[in-house]
Amino acid sequence: MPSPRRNVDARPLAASASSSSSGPGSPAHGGGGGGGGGGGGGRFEFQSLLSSRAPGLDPTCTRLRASESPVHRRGSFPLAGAGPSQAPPAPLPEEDRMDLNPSFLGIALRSLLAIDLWLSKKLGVCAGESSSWGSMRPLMKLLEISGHGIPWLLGTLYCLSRSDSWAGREVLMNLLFALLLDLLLVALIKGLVRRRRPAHNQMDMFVTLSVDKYSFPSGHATRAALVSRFILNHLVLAIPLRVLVVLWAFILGLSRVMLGRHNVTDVAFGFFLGYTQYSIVDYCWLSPHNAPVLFLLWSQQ
Ligand SMILES: CC(C)=CCC/C(C)=C/COP(=O)(O)O
Repeated sequence: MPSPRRNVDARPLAASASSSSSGPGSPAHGGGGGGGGGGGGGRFEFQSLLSSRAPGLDPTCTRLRASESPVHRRGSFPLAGAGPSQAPPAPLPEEDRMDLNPSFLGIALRSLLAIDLWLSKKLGVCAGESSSWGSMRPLMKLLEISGHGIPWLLGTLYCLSRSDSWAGREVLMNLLFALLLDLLLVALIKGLVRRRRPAHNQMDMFVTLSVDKYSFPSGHATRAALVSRFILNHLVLAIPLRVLVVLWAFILGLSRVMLGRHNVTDVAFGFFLGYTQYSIVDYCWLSPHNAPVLFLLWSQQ
C-alpha cells in the first residue's frame, strides 16, 4: 500500500546527489522541515525542482505518487550521505507513479479540471434545500423532467401512433431513432469514462439507469441539444418559439450544474455530443426509400 506521506520516489537520485552539488549547504537540502522528514535520517525537500533541472539524472527520479495533488508535491528522499550500507529500495510500481514534468497539455487539462470543479461548486446553488437558491430547486426539477428520456420517448411514440401522414411519420421515426441513439451513446460514454457526479449532488432523480450514477456527459444536455436542433430543422415555428426552444436547451443545461448534478464540462461536452448526434441522424435519415421495412411495419400497427 502506498505510504500516506507525500514522498517523491527519488531514491535512485540519492547516489547522484551525493556526487553533485547537493549537500547540507545546498538549497535543496530540507533539514526535515515541512513534513518531508521521516525514517532514514535527513531528507531533501523540493526534490521535484532539483531533479527536473539536473541534467543527466534518471527520469524515474521525477515521479511521485499518482494519488497526490500536484499543487502539494513535496519531495523527500534519503540523504546522499546516509551511507552505502542501506539496501536500495524497490522502485514503486509503474501505476503508482506520476510524471513530475507533465506536458503542456497535461498542465492545461489539470488547470481546466480545477477550474471546472471550482466553477461547478460555485454554480451549484440549488444542490440542496438549504443551498443559497434552494427555493428554486422544485423549478429546476421540473426542468429536469422536461429533458428526461422517458417523456420524450413516450411522447414520440404517442405522436407516431396518432400520425396519419407519411411525412409526419418519417420525422417522428427519425426523432425516435435520434432519442435511442442518444441513450445508447451517453450510456456507453458514461460507462467508459465513469466520472462520479459532484459530491454535493443529491441522487434524487426521476427514473435513472445504472450508468446514471456517472456524470460525464450530461444526458439531459445531449438531449437538449439534439432535440432542439431537430425541432428547429423539422418544425416550422415562428421566431419567438424558435428562441424559446434554444432558451429551453440552454437553461436545461445550466440547471444541471445548478442542481449539482453535473460539472460544467459534463454539460459542455453534452451539448457538443447532442449537436453532433443530430448530424449523424441527419446523415442516416430514415425514409420509406432507404428503410421501407421499418415504415411498412409501422403502418401495419
Ligand atoms: C430511463 C431513461 C429512458 C433515461 C434516463 C434519463 C436520465 C436519467 C439521464 C441522466 O441525465 P443526466 O446525465 O443529465 O443526469
